[in-house]
Amino acid sequence: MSRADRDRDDDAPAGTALLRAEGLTRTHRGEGGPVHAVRGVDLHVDRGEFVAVTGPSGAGKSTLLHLLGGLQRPDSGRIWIDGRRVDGYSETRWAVLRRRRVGVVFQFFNLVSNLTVADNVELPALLAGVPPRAARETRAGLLAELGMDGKERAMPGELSGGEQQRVALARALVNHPDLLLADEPAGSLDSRGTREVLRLLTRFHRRGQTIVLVTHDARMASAADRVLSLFDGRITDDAPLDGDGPGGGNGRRGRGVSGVLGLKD
Ligand SMILES: Nc1ncnc2c1ncn2[C@@H]1O[C@H](COP(=O)(O)OP(=O)(O)OP(=O)(O)O)[C@@H](O)[C@H]1O
Repeated sequence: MSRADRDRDDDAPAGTALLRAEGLTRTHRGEGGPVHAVRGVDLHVDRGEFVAVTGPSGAGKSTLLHLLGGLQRPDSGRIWIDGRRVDGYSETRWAVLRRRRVGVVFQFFNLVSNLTVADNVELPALLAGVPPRAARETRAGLLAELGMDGKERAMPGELSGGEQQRVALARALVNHPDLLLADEPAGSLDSRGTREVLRLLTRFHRRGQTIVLVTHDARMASAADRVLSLFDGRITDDAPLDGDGPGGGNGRRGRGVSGVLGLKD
């Protein structure tokens, strides 16, 4: 039996979720003592779904996203991606998974400052063993789509924040990941940059990209199909949206984002 088959046999719950987690906990060792950032979170994200995770500062949103992307380890709990149990993966196996199947974007872009825009985007493809010509073609297509085709030779430091985030998005998508994890991707951008990131996420979602987005921003959350509210490390609400947001949601019946987030219309 191959290693992949063994992983699959590991009592994956029934259902079609692309991402599933059960009983996730994570306690940080803070200077003032332990911080229970994530306390027993269960979640599932179906293939093609766009799920926003929202909640006040310190609720545990980033920690949860880091657990789901293998950037931090849970103290307990289990994670499956496409039916495969991944929470016990080594650093190396998580790195391979992130390169091939799970794209990640952060608030502060994390581009390699001494590589050009083109090289930043191509790098994960080359590391994944994609032939150079195919990597170039995918990079060129993505950057053109993101309105960055004139900037391929630029260095990240020569770009605006919004442009850097578009490059980071292209890098995260270059290997056609099953799942895109985004942690406050517009958190350091102005309102125009925020609208642009939202427009791009919505566009990729409409084409079938599965997305988990951590955001404070009600407008960004309103593009999702479903909003998970996190408070003090626990999910306190899991609400489908009614499709009235700028992204249109998925047309399912549910509350408007204002109701979910407790905002006035
Ligand atoms: N590496 C760490 N060491 C110690 N404590 C941490 C660490 N990372 C996060 N925390 C604490 O864990 C709690 C949850 O943090 P987390 O960043 O996950 O929340 P968040 O909801 O994403 O917050 P924000 O919206 O402000 O980014 C907070 O109390 C935070 O101070």
